[in-house]
Amino acid sequence: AEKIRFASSATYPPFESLDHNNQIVGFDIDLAKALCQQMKAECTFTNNAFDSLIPSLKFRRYDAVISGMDITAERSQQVDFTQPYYANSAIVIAHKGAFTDFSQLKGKRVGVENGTTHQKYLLEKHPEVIAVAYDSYQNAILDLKNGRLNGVFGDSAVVNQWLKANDDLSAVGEHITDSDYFGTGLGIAVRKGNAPLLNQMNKALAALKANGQWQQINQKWFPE
Ligand SMILES: NC(=[NH2+])NCCC[C@H](N)C(=O)O
Repeated sequence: AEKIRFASSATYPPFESLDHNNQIVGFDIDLAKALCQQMKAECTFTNNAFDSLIPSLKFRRYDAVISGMDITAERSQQVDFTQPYYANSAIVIAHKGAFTDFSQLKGKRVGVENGTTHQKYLLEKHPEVIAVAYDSYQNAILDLKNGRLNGVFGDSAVVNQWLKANDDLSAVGEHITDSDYFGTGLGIAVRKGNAPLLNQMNKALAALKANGQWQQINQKWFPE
């Protein structure tokens, strides 16, 4: 069977994280496994820092990246993306009652993961906010809890899970959907010009949406 090497940054439950046995699990992993089954391919997964995923993909250390990654125009100059497999937006969270609106974050410390659209958005669109870079969102959340940060900025689907698990935290202001950064959806990245793999994946994605498997995986990781 064809072998497809996937890479992911397992710091982002429910999209991807490490379980108690150090196995990489999550929505993206189940989706990739279902895609591989559909494509009759053999898949492997490796865990890498988020900001190294695109450079290492270009370097051929693996064949595809599935990592809760937003499809953006800028990234599309470096890699090719599948059709979106998940719709998304972004939002800041903070301690309950600390802020009611994004504008109040001026001069405040907001945690982001290195290499993410969230980091880029704050640096480019809101230089008045202090963007503090982390190697993982998990460490940013810890620092928010112990008071070293005023907020954390992440994807709404992920942030919602943090809120469910921490009732001392809440969302600040509205969801952000600036389409230069977020809002086009999450996609799987392959090397530029790898049309055979891209087409295969797009076909398999469409098949999983049509046969209900995508919905099942969605229900498993994002129960209502
Ligand atoms: N697996 C992760 N840690 N993913 C972070 C993704 C953050 C954001 N959606 C981006 O594309 O930049």
